[in-house]
Amino acid sequence: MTVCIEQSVHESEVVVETKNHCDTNELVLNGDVAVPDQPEVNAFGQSFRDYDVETTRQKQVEECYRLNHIYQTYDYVKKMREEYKKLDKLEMSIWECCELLNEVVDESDPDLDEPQIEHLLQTAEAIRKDYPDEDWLHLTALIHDLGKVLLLPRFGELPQWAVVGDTHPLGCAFDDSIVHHKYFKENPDMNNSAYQTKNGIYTEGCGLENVMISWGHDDYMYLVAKENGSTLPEAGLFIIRYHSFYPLHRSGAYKHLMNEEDVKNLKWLQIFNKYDLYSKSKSRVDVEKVKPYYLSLINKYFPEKLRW
Ligand SMILES: O[C@H]1[C@H](O)[C@@H](O)[C@H](O)[C@@H](O)[C@H]1O
Ligand SMILES: [Fe+2]
Ligand SMILES: [Fe+2]
Repeated sequence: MTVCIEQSVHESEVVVETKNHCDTNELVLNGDVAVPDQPEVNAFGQSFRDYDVETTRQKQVEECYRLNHIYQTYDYVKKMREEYKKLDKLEMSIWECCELLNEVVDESDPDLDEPQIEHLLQTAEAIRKDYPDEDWLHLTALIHDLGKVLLLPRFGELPQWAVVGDTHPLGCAFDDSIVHHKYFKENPDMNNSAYQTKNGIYTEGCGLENVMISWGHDDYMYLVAKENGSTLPEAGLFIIRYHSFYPLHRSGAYKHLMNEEDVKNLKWLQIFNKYDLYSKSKSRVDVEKVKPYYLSLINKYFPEKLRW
């Protein structure tokens, strides 16, 4: 499936068109794109993604990043990918998994302390309002954070630092734009000279799929979707896999590792990110009311039961 986005992202009005050519699904961004209302403050009255402001949550968030930066190494990510690629934990549907997220709260997030299912629905409903015809984008939004089930006992009960928070590459230098960068000092990869340069073990333009990105809910959910044969367009899978990669999609770091396909997909990710971030609020979505719509999308793009 080829996803083709022509036209750069401008933050004003929308026109997005989906064209179907035979069995390929070309997603064409025409003209300017929509952006959601962007509140200036989060549910705690602070600006979004402020990792230094003193709040009751700040200490917990910083501790999560401290551990993440110390323990996520190249070898750790490699091991986790191999382990979770087996998908031998359990079988369930996408919706069953959404319901499980009721039990999950993300300790890395300075902007939200609601159960995760609220966040999924808020993101999906916000993007649906502005992009009514892109049903794949609604579903992508609904499932983008499902990988956080890794925190639950049935999925291995991984610690927060191995599941949530922003992501970054391993095997090359840690960019300064990474949140709480100072904690990399204690990461064992700092002792490997091959990892200390801009390209590290990679070559320019090698494509993100060849890069080890820190392990967490993004890569896990991508793996689940891919291995279970989801028919979501590549742009949807890309959004799921890299939505926490803020150093790239917000700060522009590591762009030299992208290939042409990544460049196209990044445009959709940047649209998606605005909804992921700014739809976080205390207002609730009526789950029962929207459920039939999302069930129909799940049915369209996923098998009934998936291996996790
Ligand atoms: O704290 C948040 C949260 O864990 C999100 O799910 C993740 O995608 C973001 O990158 C991160 O900053
Ligand atoms: Fe996420
Ligand atoms: Fe999210």
